[in-house]
Amino acid sequence: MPVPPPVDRAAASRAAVAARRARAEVKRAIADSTRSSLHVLDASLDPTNAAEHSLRVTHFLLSIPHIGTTKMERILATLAISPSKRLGGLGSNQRKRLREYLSEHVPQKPRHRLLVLAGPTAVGKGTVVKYIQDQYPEVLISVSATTRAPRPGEVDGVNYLFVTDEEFDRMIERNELLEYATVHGTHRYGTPRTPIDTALKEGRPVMLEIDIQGARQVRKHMPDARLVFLLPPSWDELVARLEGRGTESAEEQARRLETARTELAAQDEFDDLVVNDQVPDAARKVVALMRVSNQGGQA
Ligand SMILES: Nc1nc2c(ncn2[C@@H]2O[C@H](COP(=O)(O)OP(=O)(O)O)[C@@H](O)[C@H]2O)c(=O)[nH]1
Ligand SMILES: Nc1ncnc2c1ncn2[C@@H]1O[C@H](COP(=O)(O)OP(=O)(O)O)[C@@H](O)[C@H]1O
Repeated sequence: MPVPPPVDRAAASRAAVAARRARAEVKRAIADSTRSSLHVLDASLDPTNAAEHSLRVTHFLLSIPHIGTTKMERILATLAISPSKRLGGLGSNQRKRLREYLSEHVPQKPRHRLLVLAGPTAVGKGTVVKYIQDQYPEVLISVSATTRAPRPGEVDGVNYLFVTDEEFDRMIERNELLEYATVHGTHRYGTPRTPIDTALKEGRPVMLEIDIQGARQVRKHMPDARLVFLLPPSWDELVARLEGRGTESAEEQARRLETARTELAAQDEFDDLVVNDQVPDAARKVVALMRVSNQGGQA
């Protein structure tokens, strides 16, 4: 008879306890409405989100305020979902029906006022952000740390925090960065965490202008953040803006356009697409997504 592999019972029981705790935490978060039920449902698609993925659909529904056993049973019957299902095991149609039900019937917690703006090189991110900074001063624009050298006219602490490689390493070690990435295969860029946490606690809208790798990390750590992708009116216009800016060599332009193709292909991952045709229009659309009133900006 084949010998079964040894079972590490202590480890298995520790894992079971950890999984139970994680599930309890998800349920408590929904009940306290610190996370919306839609976000938990969406997170459950990814098996690495073990707590959400393994949460029973019955426990999930019961965690939502004002849903008791009778209502829960009625919802499951209406949506044709078996009570034994776990969120991660829902079929795509069941998931769709449950999502629609939640959107229509369950009040969702308003999202963080944290907006991530990404988009291909030279689409006009910097220009739109500058416009927002001038016209909508209530929005905190995050100042990133970078290992690249300042360009003429750039001021340390205003455009970027210009740091050495060693300083950047230290920021990572001390967990001071919300996200970081190597961009265009050369320098590292990262978002300092503290100013963002402080502003969000004060109810201030916050905007990050970062690359797509960074946007993905923010989504993972702060699922309530709104991810916005800035699009050029056309590919030719993008090329014209990059050439017109004239800040990169032909070789660097080619490399950036290569990255731009990959980035444009990722636009479906974003919550909203905004075309940067006219800067004030694009800025207004972006700010509206943070539900910020216009204080003196052009409407
Ligand atoms: N992940 C990440 N990307 C950043 C951050 N700050 C800037 N970037 C991105 O780095 C890229 C290069 O920025 P920069 O050197 O200023 O050149 P640009 O192409 O003229 O904007 C842009 O795509 C920015 O969105 C950050 O804190 N994190
Ligand atoms: N809506 C727009 N229409 C025309 N030109 C624009 C527009 N937005 C930005 N630009 C120009 O395009 C170039 C690239 O803009 P920039 O803000 O530096 O892009 P990014 O930060 O995305 O790399 C700049 O020369 C800028 O003046």
